Amino acid sequence: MTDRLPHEKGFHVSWDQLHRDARALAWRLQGEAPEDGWRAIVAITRGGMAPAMIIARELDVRAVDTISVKSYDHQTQSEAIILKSPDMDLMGEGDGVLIIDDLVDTGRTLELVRKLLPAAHVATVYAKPKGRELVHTFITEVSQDTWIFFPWDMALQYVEPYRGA
Ligand SMILES: O=P(O)(O)OC[C@H]1O[C@H](OP(=O)(O)OP(=O)(O)O)[C@H](O)[C@@H]1O
Ligand code: HPA
Ligand SMILES: [Mg+2]
Repeated sequence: MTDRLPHEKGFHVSWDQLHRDARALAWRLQGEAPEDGWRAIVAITRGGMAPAMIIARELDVRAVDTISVKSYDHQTQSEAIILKSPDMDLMGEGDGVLIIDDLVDTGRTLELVRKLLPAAHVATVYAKPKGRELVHTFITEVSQDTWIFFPWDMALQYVEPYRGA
């Protein structure tokens, strides 16, 4: 987390907005698909699963697998490790495979995933400048000092009125 702070701004994404943005990403990915279409999707858990489901539906991809990556911070050094790999017999080097995540921030997660599937096409819904180069296709860029709040991390709450509380 250390290199992810501080965040001066917040970008709040509702379920509606996430659905719209993931569909916009699917539309773009359809235009970039190989002749026979994308043959499989690998969602990066957990945040990649919601957009991956929406994209799989739009592009009619039935082979959907997951990769689980955990990041560790040891003082200034940090490393990411793969906790669970996709079916590598099916994925091969990643030709015709889409890797989907909700966002790229520092790029640490995608660096590792791209090593495993070097020929895959990488797509995220949101991107920050540090990690943008690791993504082939994304929809919305936010600044590095913005924290993106996803709908699965939020709940509706009562707020006091401005006057008369
Ligand atoms: O570009 P990076 O700096 O690596 O950060 C981006 C990753 O961080 C978040 O996942 P997180 O590891 O917090 O796990 P989660 O998806 O299970 O919430 C996000 O969903 C991306 O996968
Ligand atoms: O901006 C973010 N929002 C939610 N999760 C994240 N993981 C890395 N960066 C972010
Ligand atoms: Mg994630």
